[in-house]
Amino acid sequence: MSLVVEMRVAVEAVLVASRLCQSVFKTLVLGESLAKDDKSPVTVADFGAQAVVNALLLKHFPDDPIVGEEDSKDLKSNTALSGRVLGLVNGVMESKMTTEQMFNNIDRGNYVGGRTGRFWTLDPIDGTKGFLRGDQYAVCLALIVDGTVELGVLGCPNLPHDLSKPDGECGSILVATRGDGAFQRSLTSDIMTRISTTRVENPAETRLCEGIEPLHSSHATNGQIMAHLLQNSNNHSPTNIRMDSQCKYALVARGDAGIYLRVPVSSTYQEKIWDHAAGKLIVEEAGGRVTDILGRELDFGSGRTLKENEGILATGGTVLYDKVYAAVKSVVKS
Ligand SMILES: Nc1ncnc2c1ncn2[C@@H]1O[C@H](COP(=O)(O)O)[C@@H](OP(=O)(O)O)[C@H]1O
Ligand SMILES: [Mg+2]
Ligand SMILES: [Mg+2]
Ligand SMILES: [Mg+2]
Repeated sequence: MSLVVEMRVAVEAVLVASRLCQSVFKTLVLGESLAKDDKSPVTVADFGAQAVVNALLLKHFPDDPIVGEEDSKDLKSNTALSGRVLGLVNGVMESKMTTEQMFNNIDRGNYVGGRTGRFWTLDPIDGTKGFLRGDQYAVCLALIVDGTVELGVLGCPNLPHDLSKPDGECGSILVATRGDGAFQRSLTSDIMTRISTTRVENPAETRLCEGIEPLHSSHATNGQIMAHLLQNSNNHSPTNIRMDSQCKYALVARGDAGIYLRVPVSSTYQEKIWDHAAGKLIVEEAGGRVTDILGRELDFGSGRTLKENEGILATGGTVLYDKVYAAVKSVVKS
């Protein structure tokens, strides 16, 4: 399946949304974020980024439905905030929209997903908590066809090009289409470079990355899994990288980390498809393997959530995967 046009449009949409997020962060004032029903934060940038990506997808692919994280419900009842979002959106879009069109664009993300047909899934800002802190976040867009992720784009505006130089140049876009490998470019140049996961097979020679939020995944279990993996190793275990958002998948895809573990804390939370679709394809196309912590393939055809799966296990290469999976199995009694 040729997805050349889809890739070009998706990269452009993620770039425009990333620029919007960057401009918001410079000017974000107190009161420009809301708490959603589940108490998680959403900012003017989340709404704005969803409006611009959905508008660009509508323009180029009017028949494609979208599974997006946000909806306009809370924005509609807050005139000051919706005015601010409209200003941001029209600041980056060539064709300007009205408030009503902006609400409609945001709400085009209300598709239910499913096993058949083609649809996009969008997380306008993944890691909103990281975004608010000035840390890592990602604009995440993927195309799913008959339950399979065919195209993934991650915009990581704050991700250092070189992780060992955190104060150096930042901002990467990672892209993959299924079967064609994974690539990255900077936010400012369209030169794409191929990326690949680590070739290291010994867990002691690589690093684990995990989320920052302790309620999203268990740091303690990760500690036990790593201790199990390193029990016969003389090497010092390198420090874990804690980071918000799908930037963790970017780290595995680029070989900065060998392992990403997301062991659930809550037995009722269902992972969302927009939190994993792009990252999973990019890691696999870079040479890695991504499943849930029970070793099952991620099922992107079961609706808006990964309800058939539990947690995430992503590694570079299959030898490393087998070792980490065996450790997970002996530590995690499901
Ligand atoms: N109880 C929970 N368990 C796992 N993930 C959760 C969670 N509550 C929220 N999340 C998801 O965790 C994502 C951030 O991931 P991470 O912790 O790796 O940075 C959030 O994305 P948003 O920031 O887009 O809302 C949200 O969808
Ligand atoms: Mg959110
Ligand atoms: Mg998210
Ligand atoms: Mg989000």
